Amino acid sequence: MDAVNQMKKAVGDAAAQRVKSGMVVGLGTGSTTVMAIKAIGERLASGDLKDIKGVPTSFQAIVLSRELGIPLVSLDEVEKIDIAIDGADEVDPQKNLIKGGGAAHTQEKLVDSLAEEFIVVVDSGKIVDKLGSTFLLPVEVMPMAITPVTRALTALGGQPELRMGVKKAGPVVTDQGNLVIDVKFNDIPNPAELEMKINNIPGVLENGLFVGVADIVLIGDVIDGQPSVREM
Ligand SMILES: O=C[C@H](O)[C@H](O)[C@H](O)COP(=O)(O)O
Repeated sequence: MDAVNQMKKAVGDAAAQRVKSGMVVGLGTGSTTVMAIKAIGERLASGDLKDIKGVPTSFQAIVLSRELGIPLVSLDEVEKIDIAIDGADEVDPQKNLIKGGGAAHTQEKLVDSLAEEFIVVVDSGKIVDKLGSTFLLPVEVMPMAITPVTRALTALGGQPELRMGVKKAGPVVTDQGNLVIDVKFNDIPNPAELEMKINNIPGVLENGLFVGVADIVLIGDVIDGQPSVREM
């Protein structure tokens, strides 16, 4: 396993240890969260953890949870979510995030913000001084609104680009059947304000700024060849 995957596994394992029997658990999306979901599955299989229910944030989380035998429920079936575990593409010193590298941020924001405790799992490469410095901001958009939303994002000072598939010909389609515009902002002085302004554009479903949502950030590192986890 390479160093980045060792970091992801270390934080995934650490987050899974915070799940207790009987909890309703928000199950995030992405390669780091996959490590956490696998660790939860292992704890269930060994009998160390019992009676949990997962609320998935994507098709990826549904498929993996089914493979591992993690029982899933919808938001209609639970009173509350005790804990959510999810990755991020950038984390700033205030624990604000950019998410959506896997185009799953709309369901993720819903589930993560409902959780009583939201734990973010990242490798140390995701920590930034300012949001937007390494990652474009994903915005989920209804297909019929692509042109006016692109203009509105440009008017907000961004450089928007429709996300294209890597193996798929044509644009990336989200789990909800929408498209994603990735936006470069040279500066995001006020993430909370930008989050609201973008979500106020008609045709936008959700953007990847998560402001004031994260409670705990677990950061994976490899020091002297040994994986370690610190908490922010
Ligand atoms: O849409 C995807 C999610 O927001 C992911 O949690 C995020 O992109 C981080 O993914 P990874 O752990 O694979 O870097």
